[in-house]
Amino acid sequence: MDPNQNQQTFNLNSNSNPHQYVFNTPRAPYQGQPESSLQQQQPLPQFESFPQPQPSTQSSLHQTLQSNPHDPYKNKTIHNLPSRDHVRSFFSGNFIQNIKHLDMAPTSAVPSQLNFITGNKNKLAEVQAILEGVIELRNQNVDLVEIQGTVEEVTRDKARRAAEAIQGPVLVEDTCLCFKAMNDLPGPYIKWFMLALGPLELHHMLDGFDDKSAQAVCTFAYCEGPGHEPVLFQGRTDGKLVASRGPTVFGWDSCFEYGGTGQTYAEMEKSEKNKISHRGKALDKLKGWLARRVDV
Ligand SMILES: O=P(O)(O)OP(=O)(O)OP(=O)(O)OC[C@H]1O[C@@H](n2cnc3c(O)ncnc32)[C@H](O)[C@@H]1O
Ligand SMILES: [Mg+2]
Repeated sequence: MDPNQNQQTFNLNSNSNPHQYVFNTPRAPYQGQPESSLQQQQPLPQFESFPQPQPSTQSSLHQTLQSNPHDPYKNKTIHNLPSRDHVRSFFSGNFIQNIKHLDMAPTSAVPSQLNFITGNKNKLAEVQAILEGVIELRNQNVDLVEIQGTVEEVTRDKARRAAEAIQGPVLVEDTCLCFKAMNDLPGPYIKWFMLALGPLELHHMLDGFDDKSAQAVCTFAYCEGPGHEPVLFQGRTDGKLVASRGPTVFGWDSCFEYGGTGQTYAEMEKSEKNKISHRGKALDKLKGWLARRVDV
């Protein structure tokens, strides 16, 4: 057997679950890769925007489905490859019930009307404009708790909470603004700096630094429903933090000077911003993925 692939196949031939499952146990958790331990056979490509897993030198096989100790999903964590007894009990009479306690990769078609969960009207308008003709978006403003962590962790968690809240498929997005001089902070916490400082004062955050370079990062997550593993799509655009120029309608648009044109996002036409923006790039990846999956 391939030393990097630890795989067992199980056939379930009951009427309620006539699928074959592959039990994958990657050698170590890795960022941006599927964390589910159960996938239906012929798994779909899941993390189109992230690198492929690197084989780990770690000898013990383990898999982390969720690592935040304060998270309601913490019980889904498998730290080590289960013992023989553990496996036997897992696949005993409670097998179907046990499956429900693991995050599963998306397996169904994406509905042609998709719930985009956001409370940000400007975000919504951009996403609707970029996805026009690709998929119909419905918006629900659900007040979602946002955890602390990397943007991938924050977005994944947001998607799981949103899917739980509406009990169905969801699209969510989280936006970061990262300052190189601050080792990528404030990142996912930019919202709180925006609320405290506003677009006219934000640039003062880098007053003590020569390096004003910044990166806008947008991460979308699609989650098929409660208990399913979110799929991520990420886009990044380089620029600089500058004193506000242009309309202060949308977040830090007037403080982010796009490297390509020297204009702030706020000085650009919306359609021009969408072509080069962090959000536009992430949605290009999502569009490619949806093209093969939307339920028409
Ligand atoms: O309900 P959600 O989707 O979470 O909406 P939000 O406004 O809370 O958004 P985030 O959590 O992603 O926080 C990102 C912050 O960055 C701002 N922002 C997001 N996208 C932006 C963009 O393209 N240009 C400028 N500011 C943006 C946004 O207004 C927030 O202050
Ligand atoms: Mg938010």
